[in-house]
Amino acid sequence: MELIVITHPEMLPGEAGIINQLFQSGLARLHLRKPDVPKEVVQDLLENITPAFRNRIALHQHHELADAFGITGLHFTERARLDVAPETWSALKSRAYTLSTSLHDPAQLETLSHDFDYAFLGPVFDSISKVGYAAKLPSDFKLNPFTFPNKVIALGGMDAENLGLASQMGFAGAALLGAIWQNPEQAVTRFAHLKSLQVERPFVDRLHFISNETPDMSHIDSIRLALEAGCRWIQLRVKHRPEAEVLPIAWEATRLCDAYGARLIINDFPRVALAVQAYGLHLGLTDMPVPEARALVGNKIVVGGTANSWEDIELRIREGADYIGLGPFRFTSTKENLSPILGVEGYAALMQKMADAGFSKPIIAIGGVTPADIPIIRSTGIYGVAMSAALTGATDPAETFYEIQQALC
Ligand SMILES: Cc1ncc(COP(=O)(O)OP(=O)(O)O)c(N)n1
Ligand SMILES: Cc1ncsc1CCOP(=O)(O)O
Ligand SMILES: [Mg+2]
Repeated sequence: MELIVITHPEMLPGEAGIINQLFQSGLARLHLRKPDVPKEVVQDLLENITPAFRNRIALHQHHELADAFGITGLHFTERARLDVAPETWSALKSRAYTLSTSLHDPAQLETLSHDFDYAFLGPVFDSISKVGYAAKLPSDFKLNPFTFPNKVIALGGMDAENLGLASQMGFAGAALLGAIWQNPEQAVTRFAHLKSLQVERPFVDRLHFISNETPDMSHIDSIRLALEAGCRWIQLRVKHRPEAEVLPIAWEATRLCDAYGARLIINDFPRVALAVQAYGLHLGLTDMPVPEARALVGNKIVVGGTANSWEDIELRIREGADYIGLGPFRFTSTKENLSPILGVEGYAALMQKMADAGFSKPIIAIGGVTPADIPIIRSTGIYGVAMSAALTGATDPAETFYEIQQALC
């Protein structure tokens, strides 16, 4: 489903900044709809939108501003469309504008000019922001693809829980308003979350083994121990060594993981993850930002990010991390410079906030986790656990792995 954002009808504080961030997060189309806002104020808003993004805008009012700002999208409300002579559409198309309009009755799609590149149809569901703007289409509605050849976009009450239903109804996209602007401070995070629901989610294991080295165990020894015990998600976490020294260890870890059919995740070093074509890359709060790493490693490599607070979780969701390593659960000597300990209470509070915000993302608990902690950690809604010492220090790692698996399923 294509996601289109319609602006809040009134001017919001810092709106140009939020719009620029929405574009940076991958928004491909913004409908600038400010029915009662004077032209000069809209002009001022446009001046503060990064020029490179302006061609992703469709104007609902003040169409005369389009050319000066390099805007190619013109939207016509139902009333405006009916007031205009039909030959207008082909004239505008010949000037390379992208045209859109709004409809409230699917029957009108049959007579709609094919010069419109897409049409909003709604309200499909009860509006989130407009009181009394109730669903007009039945819940078993199906678009007839032969009535209008171009895209039909669902409008009205569109949010995470009904995007799938709108897609089944035959809509090519969704126009988001209330879902984004109910809380403007959350607009970018909300958009990133809705966008992440559109892409197929990569597999993330519930048990992450974190490699370690001690005077009597190398990283590769620790990885072999974990693989023989049964682990199939291995994170190579080499600290205090330059990239050039990590790369050969990563190659050896790749060969070993391949032999056991396990997925290898590289901690801290995006270029190493790219070189060995690892399954994943894990980045902390002081490592390379997720979007920068994503640009470097491409879309095939899973990218996970660390979080220690609600602000970090929001950042990881905005950045589009595939999973979040949340910790530390308790003190551990495996990692230096630990962030504040979260404990079960910390996890419970953060997972409640996730549920309240409607966010879903695999969250991995890390830091001093033992098999006995798993039931209580999982009871908070946590997806999985990352462990190092609990496996490398186990008397019988295979028995410990079995205990972990039992607790995770
Ligand atoms: C699954 C998982 N979660 C968190 C971390 C910690 O990463 P980071 O904060 O970058 O710390 P270092 O591991 O690099 O010391 C992780 N490695 N894995
Ligand atoms: C990498 C990392 N990040 C937070 S705690 C930690 C170490 C996890 O190892 P252990 O399971 O031995 O505490
Ligand atoms: Mg790191």
